Amino acid sequence: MSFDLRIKKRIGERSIDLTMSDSAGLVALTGPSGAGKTTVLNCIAGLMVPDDGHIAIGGRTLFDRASHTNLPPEARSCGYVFQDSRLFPHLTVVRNLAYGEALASSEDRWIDLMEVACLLEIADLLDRHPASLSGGETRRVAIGRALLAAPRFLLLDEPLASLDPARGEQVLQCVERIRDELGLPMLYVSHDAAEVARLTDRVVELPLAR
Ligand SMILES: Nc1ncnc2c1ncn2[C@@H]1O[C@H](COP(=O)(O)OP(=O)(O)OP(=O)(O)O)[C@@H](O)[C@H]1O
Repeated sequence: MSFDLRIKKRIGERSIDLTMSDSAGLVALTGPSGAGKTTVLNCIAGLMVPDDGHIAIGGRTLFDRASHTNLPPEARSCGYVFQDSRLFPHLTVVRNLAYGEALASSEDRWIDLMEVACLLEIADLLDRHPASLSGGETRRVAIGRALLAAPRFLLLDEPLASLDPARGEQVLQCVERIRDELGLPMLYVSHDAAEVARLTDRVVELPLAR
């Protein structure tokens, strides 16, 4: 699985210009605040359209300006863990997870709900509502929901942001398990050099450009 990206996007005052080609399982995307990291993830997920460039992952073209290719988000097989998790507050954990699972057709599914619950150590939380979860538990449920939608790759936007070290460690261990046990390709956004160094030696820096 490889990331082959060339994304040009003008947003507000900012010009984003990223070119990367990498076949590593986990690639970190770093850079100063406002450089456009979330915008890059949004373009890959199909939530924003680049002004120019191409996005191919695992040899599958998701966007290509030259050939007018622009797959809709639901056709991209992309798991996206948002910075703010975005769990449904009115649904229990198990129903949040089931929501993700229902997005995948039965033939595309490669992991089931209890496997995800064990992998991410959230089996004890299934009957709880998001409001009662800690920050780290919330992130792990959000990762679980993304995995259950049968993605071919995962986008993680600062999954440790605003977690204390102990909660952050739990989430980090889950990411390592996904990397090592599932082998799912990931693009991992983080500001934290130590966190990135622990996860991967493949680091792409997005500069702050006008
Ligand atoms: N809807 C918008 N309209 C105008 N400017 C925007 C909009 N969304 C984002 N921006 C600007 O685009 C730039 C890139 O934002 P983005 O959130 O992608 O950066 P980031 O690198 O993820 O930042 P952070 O590390 O702080 O999360 C920022 O300067 C931001 O203010």
